[in-house]
Amino acid sequence: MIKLTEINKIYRTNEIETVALENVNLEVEKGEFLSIMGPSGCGKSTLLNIVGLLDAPTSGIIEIDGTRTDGMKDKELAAFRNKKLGFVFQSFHLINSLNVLDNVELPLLYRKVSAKERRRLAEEVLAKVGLSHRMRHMPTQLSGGQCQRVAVARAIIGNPEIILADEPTGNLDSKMGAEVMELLHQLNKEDGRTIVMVTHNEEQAKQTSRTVRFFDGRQVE
Ligand SMILES: Nc1ncnc2c1ncn2[C@@H]1O[C@H](COP(=O)(O)OP(=O)(O)OP(=O)(O)O)[C@@H](O)[C@H]1O
Repeated sequence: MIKLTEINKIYRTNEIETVALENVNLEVEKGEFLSIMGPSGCGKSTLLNIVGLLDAPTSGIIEIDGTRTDGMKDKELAAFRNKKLGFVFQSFHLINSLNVLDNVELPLLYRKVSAKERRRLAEEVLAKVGLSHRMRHMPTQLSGGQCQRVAVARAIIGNPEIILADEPTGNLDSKMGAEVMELLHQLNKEDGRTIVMVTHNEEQAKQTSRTVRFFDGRQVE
């Protein structure tokens, strides 16, 4: 489902060169729930951004669902990302001026989906994350756990096969974090979605199907 071959990422500023990823080879099978762990600064977010096609590697090959992404133009890349991938971030990334329904519908605005169908799908995914009763609320009127569930609904509305989650429970207390994790497991087990999640939480990592660990930009396990 995801194949990374000899990925390197070097950040260059005027004076400093940071090797964020060094010769990373990683394959994620369809239906896997992979967790990525490692100390701060070891390259976890960089890796997730590269898998998510939000950032390009300095060298190496990315294949998603059998398609190589190098050589794709920006527009093509954006369309491919929109179709294949759903994102969940630590800080939710909701738009505070839009209500819950409008936030969830956002990924479909870039596709040719009628307003009526967008609404129907948004209501469906909000029911799935248990937030049917909060559809007209603004993000500022929700708890952190509810915000993250809205973000999960937004991530799945386009029916992506892959969900990328960067410390999805990092800003939540343990109870809300557990709810979000349960939701991710449900999306993995019941819907068969492939999930790649960065986490600092050993307990959460233990519950995933596989953990890879990084240290200083290199995969160590
Ligand atoms: N835009 C950038 N420009 C320069 N260096 C960067 C940039 N982004 C990340 N880095 C560096 O690349 C390395 C890897 O960063 P990354 O954010 O991927 O780490 P991380 O493992 O996700 O850390 P954390 O757990 O703290 O979020 C770090 O040394 C960081 O300082």
